[in-house]
Amino acid sequence: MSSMQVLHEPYQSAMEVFTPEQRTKHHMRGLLPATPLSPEAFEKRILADFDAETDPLKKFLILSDLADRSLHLYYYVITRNFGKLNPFIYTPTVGLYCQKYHLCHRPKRVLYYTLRDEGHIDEITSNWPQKEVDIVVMTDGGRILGLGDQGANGIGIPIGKLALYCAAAGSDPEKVLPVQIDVGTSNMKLRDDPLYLGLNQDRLRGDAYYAFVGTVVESIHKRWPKALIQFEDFGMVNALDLLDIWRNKILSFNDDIQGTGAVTLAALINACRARGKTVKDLVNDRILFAGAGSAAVGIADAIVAGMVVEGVPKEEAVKSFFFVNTKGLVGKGRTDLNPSQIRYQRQDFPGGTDLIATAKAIKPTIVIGVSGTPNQFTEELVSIMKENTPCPIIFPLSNPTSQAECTAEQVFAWTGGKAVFAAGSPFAPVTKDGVTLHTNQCNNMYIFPALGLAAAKVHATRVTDRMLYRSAAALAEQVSEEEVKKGILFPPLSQIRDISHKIATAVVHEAMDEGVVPEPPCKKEEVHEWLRTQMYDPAKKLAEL
Ligand SMILES: O=C([O-])CC(=O)C(=O)O
Ligand SMILES: [Mg+2]
Repeated sequence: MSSMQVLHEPYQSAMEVFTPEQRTKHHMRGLLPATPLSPEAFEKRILADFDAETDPLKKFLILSDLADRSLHLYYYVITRNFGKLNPFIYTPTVGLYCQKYHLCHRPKRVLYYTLRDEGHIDEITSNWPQKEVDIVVMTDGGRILGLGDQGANGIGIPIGKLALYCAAAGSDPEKVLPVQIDVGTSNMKLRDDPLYLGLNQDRLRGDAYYAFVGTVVESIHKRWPKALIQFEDFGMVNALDLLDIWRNKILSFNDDIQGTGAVTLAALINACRARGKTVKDLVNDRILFAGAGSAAVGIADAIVAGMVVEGVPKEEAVKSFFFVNTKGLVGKGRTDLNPSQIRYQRQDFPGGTDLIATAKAIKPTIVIGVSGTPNQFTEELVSIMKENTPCPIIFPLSNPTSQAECTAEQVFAWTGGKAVFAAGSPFAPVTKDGVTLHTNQCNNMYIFPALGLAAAKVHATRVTDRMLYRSAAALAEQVSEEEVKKGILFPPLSQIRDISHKIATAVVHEAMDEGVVPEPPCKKEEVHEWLRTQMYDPAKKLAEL
């Protein structure tokens, strides 16, 4: 590679941060101004640009343009400022980015497999320049956050998720692959836009859809048999079906079902601790879901698994759950349900009642929003909850912030500050009568980067239910007794690297115990230290360029 190519290659370039020695090594005399910047000085400059901008999408683009110029400087800045920058590489801003992706498109390091490429799938796979791939995040754009079908614009999500893999857990950015499967879109606003860049046709469905996705998955698996595939933001039925098809064939998981399930279980483990109870006591709760899609099923499955581990019989555990979707309560007489929803269908309540009527009938103590519908959690709903519990647990989990079922301000106003609150996107803490009330971000970013890193690094053959359960438990136990009493459910994002490291260790231990690691890289007691040696460190990498 010529010196000019090194300077312009995002994997190789440290731009003005190249030291005099690196400039000599890469024959760069004359290609850069005289004075090198330290990484810290560069970081200050970027943050000043970032702070001066008020438009969130432009803030997002300042960071993403940096990633396109120098990946290691990008991760240097992101890892050192994770709490502050995370909302601008991920939810909520990544939602805006997806909606506008076609209007601010720059060529990215991503792969698009489109229906037009049938017969050329392996060729596309072989076009990826990197020899090794550890992690693939794949979407078909069918259900992007709570924003519905975003077609080919959905690629913003795999890009954002993989940025978190590298920043939050230390996956190697040279070994991650974002994939968009473009099978058309039912989003007419995009299709009517002459600047839309994806396939302008209706979304493919049915057997042909599964066959096409299958060809892509197999092609990727053939080239990188040890890579982990994370399915992300597929429509509900496709997500559930694809998970069923692939989870026992290749190393894969669905983040919206299993990642969201695990992180919400962690939140509930700690909400139970705050009450002086454990997850098995959830048999005495009524957990009402707004939404009955893949996230609802995934969360309920994860909580049931957690209760079963603690000795609650499964038939008892499922009785705590109630799902309401656009057609009302998933109850007796509903004939429009898929097999996953049928597992939670109530035979003791008539199907079809709306959220409020259901709440009046069942007296919920916990509500979880996964409907993508803002304002669904109302004061009326919360006042019904207050009749049944002194401290309602209220989790509006839909993303981005604009789709959350209610806000933190509302919850604390309606409950006089007596609620445990967690949302999928970040909410600022609320101050009431001089007391700071904690808002928690219950987002799968606490789980998937560590889970995926762990599974991929030890070449696990599967992501098992117990690995998911351990990831939730390992996350929950990183919050102290005093913190949970204050309504804090998660450790601070500023410590995400350490948090992920501990979760990854627990996941590897579990995977080794379950025998899904054919060739363990070290002894069990050495896993934590071994993982440290495997985690990408941007400062170290910059020095080595
Ligand atoms: O991306 C996020 O913030 C969480 C998530 O998976 C989703 O909402 O689909
Ligand atoms: Mg998702």
